[in-house]
Amino acid sequence: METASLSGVLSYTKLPGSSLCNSDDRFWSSVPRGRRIACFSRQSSNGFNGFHKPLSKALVISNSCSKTRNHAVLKGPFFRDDPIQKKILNSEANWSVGVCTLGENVVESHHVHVTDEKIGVLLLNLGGPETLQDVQPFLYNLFADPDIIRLPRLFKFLQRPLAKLISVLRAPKSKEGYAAIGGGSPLRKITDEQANAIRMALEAKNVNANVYVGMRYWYPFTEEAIEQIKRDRITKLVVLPLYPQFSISTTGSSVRVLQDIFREDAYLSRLPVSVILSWYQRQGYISSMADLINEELEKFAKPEEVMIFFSAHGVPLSYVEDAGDPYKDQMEECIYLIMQELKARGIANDHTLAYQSRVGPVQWLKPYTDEVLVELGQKGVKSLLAVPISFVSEHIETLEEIDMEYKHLALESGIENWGRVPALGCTSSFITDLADAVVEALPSAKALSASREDTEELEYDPMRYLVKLFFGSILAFFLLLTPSVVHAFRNHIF
Ligand SMILES: C=CC1=C(C)c2cc3[nH]c(cc4nc(cc5[nH]c(cc1n2)c(C)c5CCC(=O)O)C(CCC(=O)O)=C4C)c(C)c3C=C
Ligand SMILES: [Fe+2]
Repeated sequence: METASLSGVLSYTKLPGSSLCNSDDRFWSSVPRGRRIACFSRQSSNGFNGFHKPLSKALVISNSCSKTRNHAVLKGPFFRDDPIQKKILNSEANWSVGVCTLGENVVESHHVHVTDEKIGVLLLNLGGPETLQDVQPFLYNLFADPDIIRLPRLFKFLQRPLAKLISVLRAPKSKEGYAAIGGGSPLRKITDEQANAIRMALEAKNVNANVYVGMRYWYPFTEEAIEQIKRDRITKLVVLPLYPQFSISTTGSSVRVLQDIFREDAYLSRLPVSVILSWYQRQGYISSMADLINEELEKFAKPEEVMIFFSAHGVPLSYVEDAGDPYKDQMEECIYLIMQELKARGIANDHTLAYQSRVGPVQWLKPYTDEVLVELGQKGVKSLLAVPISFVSEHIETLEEIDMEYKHLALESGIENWGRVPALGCTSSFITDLADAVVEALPSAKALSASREDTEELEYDPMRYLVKLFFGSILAFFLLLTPSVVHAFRNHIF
């Protein structure tokens, strides 16, 4: 018979007066971890007490007992084609499962091997609106994120009304951008392709894994991916944010959401997880970037005269200066490493770094991309290769902001030859490197957070919340409708 290495959690409730063999508390507490047992299901029998068709043998990973409910975590092998076993594994219901120890001769079978892992890889990304109708609600989700608009504690209650106002103000400008790139963000499609490519790269390394996509601000939301991970009974998870460099506003925000979800859930809070917080220093990523830059340089008539212009997504200056966001340092180191790699290949072009896509009435990381482009044109730079550096798929800020707005500005400013490095997407050396990163992260997986059961209940007073929301909305309304603030959110540049 074909065998499969599945894992499952079998729960059973002890029925009063049941005569299930060895299914009492004493039995469970005496079963040592690592002991092989045989499982029987009462549901597979014809009569109430007339079990027992053996379903499989399993390894006891852990068990716990209480007066009313016993719980054992058992691991495969299970027979893949057996519908009853599948049902047990997929079922949330309590099954009456009797167990008894059996002699080695019954338990052992040479063609069955035990692997005790079902690996999951969760790719985290930003998400983007798929249609123009999605733009405003997408922006609402983005601005409602306390890691995107960081309000002082006292003003936290303003987060949602502010998000509503800013998203409505910003939507027309954003819609123009998405309309210019075909009516929606390509992020979901590209991230799905990357997920599939990583799954196949892992398979080529003999690692069978399910790869999930969890977006922060649009579908498929991280919460949906986590639900699927639970349904699939994943036993070890690697979390891989698709941002090479760490920022509080990107990886930080996504990981915070994960921690919140995991804390609420008994299964997730115990799931071994490894989170890769940044990976810009990986040689595979650096050399893949260098390959792409090299290829694009070759397209210029005089490659050695081209200015390599790294354009990173900006963050407000306060993130770096007040909140200690390592984003700027990591970005600079990343660019240093790429330039070193190019140098090692005999490419010694001039290069520069600037930050794009600022929004709102605060100072962002400088220098700003638009200002530097104008300066370079004025200084007489004639050939320029733009390199988007903070993201690994094409999106609105590469396809619209760089390819349209910045290209236009550069050509207007005196730059004659313009090129742009494509995002890494599914470049095979890059995907292989991400798969390596996953494999390397597996051994360090450990439980992410304590379960909410173990922590105190948070206080929640709905009346207080509503009062705050009401007065907050009024305050936000007056604050936001000052002309300069409105202008700042409506446009990238103000
Ligand atoms: C590393 C990448 C990114 C950082 C850092 C980042 C910070 C950040 N972004 C905003 C505001 C907006 N971002 C928007 C879109 C957007 N942002 C990133 C990446 C980073 N953001 C991407 C890849 C995208 C595009 C998604 C897509 O649809 O393809 C938008 C919406 C578009 C627009 O209106 O310009 C906003 C708004 C802030 C405020 C911020 C840091 C605090
Ligand atoms: Fe952004």
